[in-house]
Amino acid sequence: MGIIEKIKEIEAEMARTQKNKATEYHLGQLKAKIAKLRTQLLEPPKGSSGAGDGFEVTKFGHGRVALIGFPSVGKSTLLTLLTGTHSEAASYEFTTLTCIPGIIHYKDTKIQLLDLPGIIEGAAEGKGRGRQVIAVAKSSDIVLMVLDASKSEGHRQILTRELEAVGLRLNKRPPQIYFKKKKTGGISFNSTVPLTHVDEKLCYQILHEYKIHNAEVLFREDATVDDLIDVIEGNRKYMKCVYVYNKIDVIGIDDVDRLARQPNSIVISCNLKLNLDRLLARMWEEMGLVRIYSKPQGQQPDFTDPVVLSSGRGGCTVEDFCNHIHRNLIKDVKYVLVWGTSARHYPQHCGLGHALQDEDVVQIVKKKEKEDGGRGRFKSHSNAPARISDREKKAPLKT
Ligand SMILES: Nc1nc2c(ncn2[C@@H]2O[C@H](COP(=O)(O)OP(=O)(O)OP(=O)(O)O)[C@@H](O)[C@H]2O)c(=O)[nH]1
Repeated sequence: MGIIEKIKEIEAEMARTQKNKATEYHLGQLKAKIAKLRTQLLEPPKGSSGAGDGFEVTKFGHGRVALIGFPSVGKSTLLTLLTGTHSEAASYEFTTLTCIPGIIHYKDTKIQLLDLPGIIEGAAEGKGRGRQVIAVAKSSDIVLMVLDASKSEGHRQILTRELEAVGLRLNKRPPQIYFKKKKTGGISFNSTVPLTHVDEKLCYQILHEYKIHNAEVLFREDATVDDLIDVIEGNRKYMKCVYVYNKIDVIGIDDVDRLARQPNSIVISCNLKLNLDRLLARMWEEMGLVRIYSKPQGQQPDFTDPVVLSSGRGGCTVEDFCNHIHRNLIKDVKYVLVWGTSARHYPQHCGLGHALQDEDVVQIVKKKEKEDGGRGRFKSHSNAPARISDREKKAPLKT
């Protein structure tokens, strides 16, 4: 029996099983079985080199955005409008056969936009080019799920389900469960909050299903069985997703209003070029990019060429900025001077842990160097003394 048949069989068994206290352990085990089979399904076939034709798209620019959607929702048209790259648009399905990259130039940054082939129901089962589409989507910073505003709302649920089945978690944060496999000692199960979905027995059964007999599990939130499976699998990708409802030119104003009010959603019309600037702004915001302008001592910063960092979950610090310039630079940094919204006063002397914000200006002051002859002068990364002149302090820097 193939993997897909096995999954179908377990799904049928789950559908047959009544959900109550007595069956929850059995259902939990079945969920774990499905998760394991789905992971197997996503592994590339033996002997294949990986992604496949048209999918080995080199990363370029400061971030990557994937366009995902059913065929003929207007992804190619959107890509062409935003990037100027021509991706063949036609009113029949499956025109996009390979992955077509385009570059968006926005706020001094370059963002790679990928038009992925129309994802279809069943992609998670290995149908069509689902596996490749999903691999590229996982390598992106955010997903734009393009939907046809005039079609059924069910499309959004189908796509979300498909993406969940392959380990993509949209607009969710990782479950607050600490999990560590051990060599000995059995299973230690603890929680810092009362649990309503999972108990010790269920946790043991799921771990048993994965043949894990020694581990530490600590629930820091009232998580579900699915969350526990996600943590054990460890290969889930948590991504931001913006739902882009295209073709609002063909629906009524009430529907436009309803769609626009849904969380993480934006309404556009490629034909009328409506709301595309909002879409760009939203995309930028969700990517969490931070532009830092480096300022050589005694000179104005170059406001056309920022260092672009991703703020991610931990924010972006002076240390990240230095590592971006050169991996050995960090050893030589004495302190940095920061102008901008993250600074309390201008300039602020900051250490490596200082969290930078978008459009900050940074000047690196290096430690005393040996060839300095002990004269006590510090060098900035431009090799000039790091003393800040009055002229600089008054310099018209952006705040
Ligand atoms: N009414 C209307 N039609 C649109 C809009 N945007 C795109 N279309 C039409 O929708 C059809 C499909 O557009 P494509 O850009 O090829 O769609 P796609 O999602 O890339 O399709 P695949 O390549 O098959 O995945 C074309 O006929 C477009 O002219 C819009 O804003 N309003």
